Amino acid sequence: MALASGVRFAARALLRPWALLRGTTLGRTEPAAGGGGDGARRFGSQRVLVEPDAASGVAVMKLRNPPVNALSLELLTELVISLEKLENDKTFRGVILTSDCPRVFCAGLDLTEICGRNPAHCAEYWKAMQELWLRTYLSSLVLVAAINGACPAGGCIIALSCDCRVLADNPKYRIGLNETLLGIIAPFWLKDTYVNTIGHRASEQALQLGSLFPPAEALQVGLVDQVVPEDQVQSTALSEMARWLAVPDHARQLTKNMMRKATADRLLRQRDADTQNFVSFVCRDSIQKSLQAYLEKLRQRKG
Ligand SMILES: CC/C=C\C/C=C\CCCC/C=C/C(=O)SCCNC(=O)CCNC(=O)[C@H](O)C(C)(C)COP(=O)(O)OP(=O)(O)OC[C@H]1O[C@@H](n2cnc3c(N)ncnc32)[C@H](O)[C@@H]1OP(=O)(O)O
Repeated sequence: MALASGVRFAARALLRPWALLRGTTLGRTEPAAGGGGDGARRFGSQRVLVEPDAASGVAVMKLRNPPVNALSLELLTELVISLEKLENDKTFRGVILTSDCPRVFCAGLDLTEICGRNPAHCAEYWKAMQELWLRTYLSSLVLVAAINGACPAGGCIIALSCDCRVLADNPKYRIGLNETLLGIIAPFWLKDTYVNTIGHRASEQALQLGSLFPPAEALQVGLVDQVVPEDQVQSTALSEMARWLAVPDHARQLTKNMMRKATADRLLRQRDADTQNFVSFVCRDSIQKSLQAYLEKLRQRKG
């Protein structure tokens, strides 16, 4: 009951983002720990913590949906709203995206959103996923992913839609698109993003095998731009950000758009068909069974 009303609330907010601003902490600012002036005030929502630094024009956005930052409908909605809020505030030129959950950047799709759910819910969920990708992939802001944990599937989608990726050097923090191992298929726009990042042959191999790359291999294949000791992820992300912000915004933004628009337009042209494909695919009995089995395996793995 509570979950259903939460979902309805999030869905309403996706259509009318400002609806979420009422009655939640989103849009409310509070002093950051140890902070004083305006530049050190933070805002956010239940699942996304934003630490803005007005002086540098950079905000740190932390995913906070424990235990593993699975992309629930609520998290997707709150991410879109937080990003939109920063984009509309001309003070900000860059965002560092990171995790507030230990050892996991983002576990990808929240499988409970597509297991045992009706087609209408799966459609609503998938539209929210498309929206987040479109928003991040085409964002006018510089987005740097500070990947401080495991980054499979949907987590990798978020990282790939950023302009630059810094990964913590921990063999447990693997990154990649492992969909095939769950018996599901990456949609074409995700495949395109992979190809745009690591090239056709490497994508062909990695997608079919469902490869999750440990840091050194992720660096070698070009999936991430830097691998650094865990305690240097944040500072390296800030240095990367400075490098990107040294370029005049208009020139960088137009160039980004030139590089990415065709890929995004492909989804924009067939958004409804992509949603229908997704729904009819995940609602098949056989796919539901394999997703259930995968979730069960994850649950049993514990302890
Ligand atoms: C025609 C084609 C049309 C359409 C195509 C169809 C589909 C499109 C696919 C779209 C692309 C995206 C796909 C995805 O993102 S699928 C999700 C893939 N994710 C994973 O495989 C990651 C699974 N999780 C893990 O490997 C580990 O949890 C992780 C992240 C390494 C962390 O490990 P650890 O810290 O040890 O934590 P636990 O494993 O113990 O997990 C804690 C707790 O969280 C639950 N959980 C984990 N991941 C998910 C998840 N993705 N969704 C929901 N729940 C998750 C886990 O079960 C535990 O729960 P518990 O109740 O036991 O506490």
